[in-house]
Amino acid sequence: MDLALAVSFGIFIALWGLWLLKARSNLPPSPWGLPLIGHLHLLAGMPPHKALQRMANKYGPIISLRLGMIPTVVISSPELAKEVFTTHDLNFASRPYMVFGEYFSYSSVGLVSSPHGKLWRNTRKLCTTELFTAQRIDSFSWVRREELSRALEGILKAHGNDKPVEVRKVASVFAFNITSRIVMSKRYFGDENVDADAMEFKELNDNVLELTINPCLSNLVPWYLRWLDWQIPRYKRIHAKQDKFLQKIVDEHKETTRKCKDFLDIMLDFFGAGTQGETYVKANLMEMLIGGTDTTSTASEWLIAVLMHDPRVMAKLREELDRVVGNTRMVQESDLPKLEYLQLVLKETLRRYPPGAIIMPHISSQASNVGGFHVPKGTTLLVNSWAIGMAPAVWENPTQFHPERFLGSSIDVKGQNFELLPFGSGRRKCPGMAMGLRAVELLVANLIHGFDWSFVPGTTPSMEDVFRSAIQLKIPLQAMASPRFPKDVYINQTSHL
Ligand code: HEM
Repeated sequence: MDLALAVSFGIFIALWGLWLLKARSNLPPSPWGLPLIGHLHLLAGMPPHKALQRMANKYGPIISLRLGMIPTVVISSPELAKEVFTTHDLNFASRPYMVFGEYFSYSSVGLVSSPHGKLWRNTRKLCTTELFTAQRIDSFSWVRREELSRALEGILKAHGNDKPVEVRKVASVFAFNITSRIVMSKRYFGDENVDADAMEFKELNDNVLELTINPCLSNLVPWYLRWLDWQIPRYKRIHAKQDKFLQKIVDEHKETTRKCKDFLDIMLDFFGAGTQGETYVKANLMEMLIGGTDTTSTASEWLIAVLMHDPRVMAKLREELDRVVGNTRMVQESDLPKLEYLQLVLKETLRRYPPGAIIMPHISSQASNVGGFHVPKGTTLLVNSWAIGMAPAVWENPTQFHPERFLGSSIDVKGQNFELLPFGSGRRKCPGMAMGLRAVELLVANLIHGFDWSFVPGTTPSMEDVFRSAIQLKIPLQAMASPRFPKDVYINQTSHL
């Protein structure tokens, strides 16, 4: 009897071993890797979204890589993106370890970095019901209007001084101030009035982004080797400064009461004052400021750049603006839904230059079968949304900038059409999409309506991109802007909005 049991057990173990071996051997195709660094060398020398596209062209739309010691799967087709963001969405709803989360987001307790679980669910619910509703977004139109006024003033001033406009800077100040005013009722940047603390905080955030982008050891090794990361003292130094800034904001908030609660008040009520609650609040503040600024300003800069490089599209958009808005006022938020061509140009820009070219990493909580391949538990998932937007199998002449391709098409950017995923899809898709789009559309529509744009004499800036926190123009766009209307049209724009 004992023998029969032992034999059965042996057979069971053997079958299980065979099954495991088969599952393992059914991993997605993979290039040859090297010991320790895995496939990292294949990402050297070109931006990662392009290197991964090249691998996808050779090995297929699902590939298996080892980034350092971290098992990773990369998806580069709409079909497989649909599979991971629908059938397997729950399984991939968590985030892998990221230095960004550990050191700058208070051990990954903010909405962006937190693993899937109760804290993430509660924070996401709080954000979607209290910050990102259509009503809330509309209620802040006066903030966008004021920031737009300031941006226009700055551009007029640059014109008066015969100076070029630094488009990214204009868009970045606009986006940062909008986010900080909406989230915590505080404006930090202006033309003359630059808050020294805020400037330092912005620099710290830039440092954080730089650390996040550059491959750092901690992101590439399992937990037991992270202590080897020689940059840890630097992360800690930057975080200490960042924490001082964020704590000051929280303390100021606790000391003052507002007639109408802002999102920071709402978060303090929800998470509770005290060390733990305030830690959650600071993590979310930091993530909103970083998440809401760079993406929005990058998308705006790309739009202005593509329009300047494409006079046909620029003229068509200008014609629409003149027809819908006229030439006695600036563009109002209520005009935006009527600007159909602007919507096409926006979609085409987000297809061609999605700020989050590779969607923020997800991780599998269980083993699963994706596209017929075995994806083990604990695998990092990267979806190359840039490569999907550039796939000839999906888009006709994908390198061509052609907004009309969206005419009569129902494809939009909301995450249901997997050929166009600038905001991701599924549970972790961007909750700030509507807010970000409103800001981008308002800014770009007004810059194009209000000014004639030309390159700085003697220069034709390239459209080469670089992979930073977002894919950005390698050389920030500087351009000359001349007003199309008399000055009072710009000055009075607030009274029309
Ligand atoms: C054009 C502007 C924007 C673009 C292109 C963009 C893009 C993205 C992308 C690709 C993701 C990752 C989705 C995923 O992991 O599957 C994301 C996540 C996120 N975005 Fe945005 N975003 C923009 C604006 C904003 C704004 C204005 C805010 C807030 C003020 C914001 C807040 C967030 C947050 C909190 C997450 C994390 C959601 C989660 O993990 O549950 N984003 N965004």
